[in-house]
Amino acid sequence: MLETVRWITAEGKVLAGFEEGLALLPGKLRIIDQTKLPKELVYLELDDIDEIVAAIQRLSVRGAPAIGCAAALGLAAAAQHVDADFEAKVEILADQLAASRPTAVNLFWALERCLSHLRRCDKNHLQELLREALAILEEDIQMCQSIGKHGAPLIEEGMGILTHCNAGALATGDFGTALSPMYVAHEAGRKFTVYSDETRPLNQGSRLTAWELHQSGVDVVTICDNMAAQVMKEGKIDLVIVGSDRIAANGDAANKIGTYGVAVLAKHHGIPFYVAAPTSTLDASLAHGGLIPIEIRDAAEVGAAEGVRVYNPAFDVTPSELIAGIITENGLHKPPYNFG
Ligand SMILES: CSC[C@H]1O[C@H](OP(=O)(O)O)[C@H](O)[C@@H]1O
Repeated sequence: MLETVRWITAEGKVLAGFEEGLALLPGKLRIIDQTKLPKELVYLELDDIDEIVAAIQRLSVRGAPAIGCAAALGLAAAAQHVDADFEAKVEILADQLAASRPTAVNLFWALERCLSHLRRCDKNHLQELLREALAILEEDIQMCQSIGKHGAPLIEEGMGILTHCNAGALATGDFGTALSPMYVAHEAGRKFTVYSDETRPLNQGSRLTAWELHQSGVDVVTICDNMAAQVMKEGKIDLVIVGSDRIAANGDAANKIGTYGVAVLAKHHGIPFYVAAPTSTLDASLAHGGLIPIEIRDAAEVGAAEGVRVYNPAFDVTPSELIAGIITENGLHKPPYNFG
């Protein structure tokens, strides 16, 4: 996957990062601009909090775990430009980041982890914040690798696997969640085909998932979202694995719009439907998925006739009874789910 590189700052401090993914440079957050993929691989180096917030809002950096990591790293980068009233100003920076998108709980989890760590420190606040932000990134990568190990046994030789949106390396610190078991199975030499839903309206599936998997040599077929039923009916799909942006205590899982429809189709066709996510995506404070805040995005993303109204929810919630298992870094959880 992506190669780890390290930057030595002027003060001799080592900052870890990934040359082609999320990284913390001295005073800057470095990301791939995912709005440009797959045509261009463009890196952005952002040192201003408004730029970082805007990058999250326009999905230059996207995917629940990646949003959490980017928020933590972005907070650390922006904090390096704070000259006085450090703790108060960092809280304000964190509030700005928290307002960027409402559904991925990883964003709020990562920011609160950084702030509560700072509140426990009585000195070296900036260094402690840098250290905590880098720990969040490194742990996310390890969690995704573990998800891959726990999920890979589900993938048998010759399977057709459907996925929706992008829950790959681009959506995390590295390796991905839904795609991580596919990478592990591919590395083990198993042959299978991934059917990647285009995922309207922003096409994360055709632009990002297909690109990632193809780059890694995994056999991938792009389909339009409205073809999922037909490929299932034709017997091409043996398994569905998707990511998630927030999972409630009872296992109801929010994910990219269209996921719920895939789950209903999978149920109808007797195909097992799995969700893969790190525990930083679990929200035990919510009893069920009806309490998950769903982001409504700009009408312009859908494209409609002039003057015609548009409804553009970015996520939907799959009820736990449609989910055969939830794969986290701790293992494969079976229903009934109780993450509370
Ligand atoms: C690994 S979680 C990825 C998750 O996030 C995506 O949403 P967005 O592209 O709007 O950030 C989508 O729901 C993916 O499944």
